[in-house]
Amino acid sequence: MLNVGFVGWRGMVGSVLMQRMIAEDDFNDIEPIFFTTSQAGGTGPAIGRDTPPLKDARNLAELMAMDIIVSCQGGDYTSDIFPKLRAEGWEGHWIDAASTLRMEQDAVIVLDPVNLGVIRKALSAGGRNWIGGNCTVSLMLMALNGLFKADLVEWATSMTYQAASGAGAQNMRELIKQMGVVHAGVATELQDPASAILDIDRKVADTLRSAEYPVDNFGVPLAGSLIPWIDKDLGNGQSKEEWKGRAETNKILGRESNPVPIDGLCVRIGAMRCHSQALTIKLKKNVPLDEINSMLAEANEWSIVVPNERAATIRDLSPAAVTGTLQTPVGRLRKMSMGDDYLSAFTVGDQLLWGAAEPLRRMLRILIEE
Ligand SMILES: NC(=O)C1=CN([C@@H]2O[C@H](COP(=O)(O)OP(=O)(O)OC[C@H]3O[C@@H](n4cnc5c(N)ncnc54)[C@H](OP(=O)(O)O)[C@@H]3O)[C@@H](O)[C@H]2O)C=CC1
Ligand SMILES: N[C@@H](CC(=O)OP(=O)(O)O)C(=O)O
Repeated sequence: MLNVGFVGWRGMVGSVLMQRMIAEDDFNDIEPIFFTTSQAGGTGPAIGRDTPPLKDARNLAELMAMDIIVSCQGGDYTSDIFPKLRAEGWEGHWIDAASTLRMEQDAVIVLDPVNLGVIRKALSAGGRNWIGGNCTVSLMLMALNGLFKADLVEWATSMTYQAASGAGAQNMRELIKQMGVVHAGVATELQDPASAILDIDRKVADTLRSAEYPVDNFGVPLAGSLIPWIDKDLGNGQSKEEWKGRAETNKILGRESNPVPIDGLCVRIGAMRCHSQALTIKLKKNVPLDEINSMLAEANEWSIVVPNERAATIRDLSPAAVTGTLQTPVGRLRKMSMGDDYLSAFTVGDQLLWGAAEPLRRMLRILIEE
């Protein structure tokens, strides 16, 4: 059995990966070895069998004994350790959640329901670096897989509604704290049905703007507000998250030489772990809506089509409905008033599952089954 080293398994993404691997019995097919940057000698995760004490994730010799390393530890760890391992001659497979290596020539961004062909081609060419994509990009491609498969997308814009989890575990906690502070500030008035809503609103606004509002992680209010900027400022008016839309999509699809233009605005909202996005898609030709619905629904088992009706949409196409599941539903499908080749769509997906852990888990399976 292959020796598989796991780094970053107790973080948020790593924990979701562990949950999925246990659920799919993946540990039965590997020899798992767990590493840590802070607790060497400690105990690994409960995976239903004994595992050796935690190894030091900075010990190159221990890492080099692995056939495969899966890292959910973060970009700093990857930047530090990965080049050293390769420089020492390690030839194992490196599977990583961090963005550090994504755009490297010898790395494949893995999302196998969408780009198994790209993965297989790289494998036969000796590829060894397999990187999970940006969550927003992966979730968009899972949902719109059918349109890309049929090569129907001339260009697309995506307006996102991204969850707190994308910013990290501390940010999720801060979102809930903010909600609590907002509620606490008006709890008495809320209990009185006769209290004036504009008084409540004014108090809430005062709370959001007060120096006591907890913003250590986001820097500004999220609960009761939103943040229309995600990731770094590229200095050209675009955020790095927005830049990834085009760059990563085309790399995943293996069409860097003939890229589909994709751009949009990325916005953080007060959802916990589901990213949503509203898309305007310019089709290459006018395809009837029923055919589009079938293409999307049949593209993969997770891209459920939600009928473009009010009741179904508000019930099934929301973070509350999708969180914790592997579904990437797509709905609000209609031809827009600009013309029959303009399609609107709205999609939701769990950013820790298909947005982070699941593509890595499935890449590991592909390597195990090679
Ligand atoms: N958050 C996200 O939505 C996404 C994240 N990614 C990438 O995945 C990587 C990891 O992200 P994420 O999982 O959010 O990182 P976390 O901060 O949750 O975990 C990273 C590491 O922090 C250490 N750590 C320190 N204190 C704790 C604690 N109290 N609980 C758990 N771990 C702790 C652990 O390392 P140790 O055991 O060695 O101390 C852990 O592996 C990043 O590169 C990120 O870019 C990719 C896609 C989405
Ligand atoms: N930037 C994403 C989360 C993330 O980790 O993205 P990336 O893996 O591309 O750095 C978000 O904030 O929602």
